[in-house]
Amino acid sequence: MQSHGNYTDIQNNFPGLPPFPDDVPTAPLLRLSLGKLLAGDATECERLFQASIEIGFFYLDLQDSDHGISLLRDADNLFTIGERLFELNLEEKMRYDFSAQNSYFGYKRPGAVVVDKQGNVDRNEFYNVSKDDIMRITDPLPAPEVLRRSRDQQESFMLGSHGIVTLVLNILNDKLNLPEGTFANLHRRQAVSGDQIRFIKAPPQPIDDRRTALGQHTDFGSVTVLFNRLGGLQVLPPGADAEWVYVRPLPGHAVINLGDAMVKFTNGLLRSNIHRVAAPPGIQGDSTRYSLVYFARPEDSVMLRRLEGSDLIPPMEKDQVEEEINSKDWIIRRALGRRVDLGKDIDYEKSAGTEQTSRRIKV
Ligand SMILES: O=C(O)CCC(=O)C(=O)O
Ligand SMILES: [Fe+2]
Repeated sequence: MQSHGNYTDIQNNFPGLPPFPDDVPTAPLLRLSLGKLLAGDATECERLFQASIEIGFFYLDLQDSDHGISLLRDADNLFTIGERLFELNLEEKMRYDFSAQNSYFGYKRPGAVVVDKQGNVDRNEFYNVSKDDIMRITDPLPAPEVLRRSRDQQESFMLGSHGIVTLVLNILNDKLNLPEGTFANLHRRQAVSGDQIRFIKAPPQPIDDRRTALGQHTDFGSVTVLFNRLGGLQVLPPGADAEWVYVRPLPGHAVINLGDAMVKFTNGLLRSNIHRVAAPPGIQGDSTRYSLVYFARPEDSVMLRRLEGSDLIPPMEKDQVEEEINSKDWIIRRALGRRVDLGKDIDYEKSAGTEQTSRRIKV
């Protein structure tokens, strides 16, 4: 099929980047409209709820509201800042690796994380910037000049993203018949949490040795707002014989997905999908992949357990015992448990999240 230059291509590809191929399997994610969700459109809210139960991933069209358009502009700015950030030499970037101090903020070099049980390591670098640092809730961490200079842009992106997160949480809160504000009160913007921006860079891989750049995982927190331009993100649909499929990046859209906390709060009703980043498909594989994420997580002291107050959240099984763990400890265990550079033995399973629930395979 000759599809170059047609209307769909203009809509579906990013100017200046090689197109996403038409011949790879993709996830049929719902495209929701931010404008409709903000207006409280009942059908759109129901679609959000269904997507959160079935897949835990959806596209959010940001082009039909002022909030969305300004977030797209902020994301564009941060893509440029991300490129500048990773141009710094490795020695300088390593000054901002705070993992030895038990912090998941700051820089992670390529190859610092085990991506599978066999001990293969990742092929991307990233930099996590704390929301509390940028919002002046906690003391600033040391940061390179390119980040110190752009705090206002980061703050604007964080405010816009946090607004999306709160909207998603409020819709789910309502659909679950939870007392008003239950989720929002566990994610107050001014409270100390693991909320962060993540800048990511993955260089092109050798053509004869393309591997997973970021290992399979479920996100640790509540709601993730993700901006992709090149393909590579893949999700594993539910079920025993499921196969990995790509998430096609769409201009003007964010990809929204739910994390472990939402699974724990709802005892598995909402889904946190397993995903990973492979080399970008087709001719995109020769380009450097940048991506940008906002992770929202429950406030540090929030216990990750089933919430009371909803008639829709399934009860615990008779002998099911919930682990006592708060949001902060959960994130540290998950974020640092697979680091090869912390001088500790890696127990791959111990730093797992809700992957098993996510598979939806009855044993
Ligand atoms: O870069 C991406 O598309 C996804 C990144 C991701 O899943 C993560 O950082 O948790
Ligand atoms: Fe992720």
